[in-house]
Amino acid sequence: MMKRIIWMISSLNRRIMKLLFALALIAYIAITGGAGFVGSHLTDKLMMDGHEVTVVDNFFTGRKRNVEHWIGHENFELINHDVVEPLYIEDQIYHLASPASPPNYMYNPIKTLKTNTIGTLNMLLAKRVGARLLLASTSEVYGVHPQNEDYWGHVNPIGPRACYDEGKRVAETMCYAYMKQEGVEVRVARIFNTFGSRMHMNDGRVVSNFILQALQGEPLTVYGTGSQTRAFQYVDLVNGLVLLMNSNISSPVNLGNPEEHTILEFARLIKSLVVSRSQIQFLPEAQDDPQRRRPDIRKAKMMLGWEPVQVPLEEGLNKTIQYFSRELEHQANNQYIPKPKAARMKKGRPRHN
Ligand SMILES: O=C(O)[C@H]1O[C@H](OP(=O)(O)OP(=O)(O)OC[C@H]2O[C@@H](n3ccc(=O)[nH]c3=O)[C@H](O)[C@@H]2O)[C@H](O)[C@@H](O)[C@@H]1O
Repeated sequence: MMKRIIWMISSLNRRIMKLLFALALIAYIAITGGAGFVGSHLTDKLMMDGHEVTVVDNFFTGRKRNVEHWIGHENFELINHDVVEPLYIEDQIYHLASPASPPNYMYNPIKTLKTNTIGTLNMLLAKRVGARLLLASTSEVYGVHPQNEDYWGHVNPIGPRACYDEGKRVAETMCYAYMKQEGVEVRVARIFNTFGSRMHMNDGRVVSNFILQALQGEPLTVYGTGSQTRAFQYVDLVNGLVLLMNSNISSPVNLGNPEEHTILEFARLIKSLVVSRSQIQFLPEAQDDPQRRRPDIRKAKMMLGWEPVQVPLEEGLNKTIQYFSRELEHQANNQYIPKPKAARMKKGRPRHN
């Protein structure tokens, strides 16, 4: 009997200890842009890890559909808010809000600039609540090859991409100014080309364009000769964001997949995975299109123990192809079949949607 009582007490203790331990690890987290493509995957991860998550989104490129499965969960909150207006929130802020696809960010360059500048300033006011901020920056801050964190970049301040690349550059500057002057804890992730489910049908980036074109039997639109390169990572990138947020590394860290392909190779790969009879169509080169992009991820590997190995390229593409097939079915049932947005731009002319 006595043994049984001791066993019951110690098992109860273990449970209480577990509960207390779990409670101590729970963070109050805000994700700006949390209903977007990357943001919604990050929301899933943090919700699954048991945190309290507030998604902040103005639904310019984000969609409620991406996070609707969490609505009603006691740890989840969804706020329709534009970061250009202040908001005082939470222990940790993942600041992802910004259009990220070239046709989207060029559609309204002033809004892109405001989101990345005023929006970032507003989130840095987090100093008032002592929150730590992780900025989702971009490989576009580099402009040209090579891309290791020490390279300072070479971008065109008055070109069509400037609203995004300069916007992110100044966002990084703001983070470090607030860190030095006000003691705000900052983390900066320089994210390289990312793809996966929940990209918008009209996203306009190369992966969604090629997959939708291949699925619909339409020509795959290669801008320029297709010899420009990119290195694509699946959206399991979000594990890297969480590791970075919880590390003590305040300097910028590249997160990407170093496996580099030409865009033409990539078009052929998608065509073969979809088993599509689409042709490849060459269109004029986009203005200021970076010609080579491949991340140096030694820092992420060494300091975070992160590398994008969980979902290899072809497996990630197959998952994304399945996602877009379902999206096309969904749209067909809604009597509307969208076409990928014409994302190309003639040299010397602004790209509009
Ligand atoms: O992920 C990154 O590192 C950054 O770069 C991307 O910009 P970009 O690489 O130009 O993205 P895409 O629009 O997907 O273009 C990739 C390449 O494919 C080409 N492309 C794009 C679309 C298309 O239909 N055909 C085509 O050949 C583009 O000209 C470009 O050379 C994203 O816009 C940014 O969100 C991100 O910060």
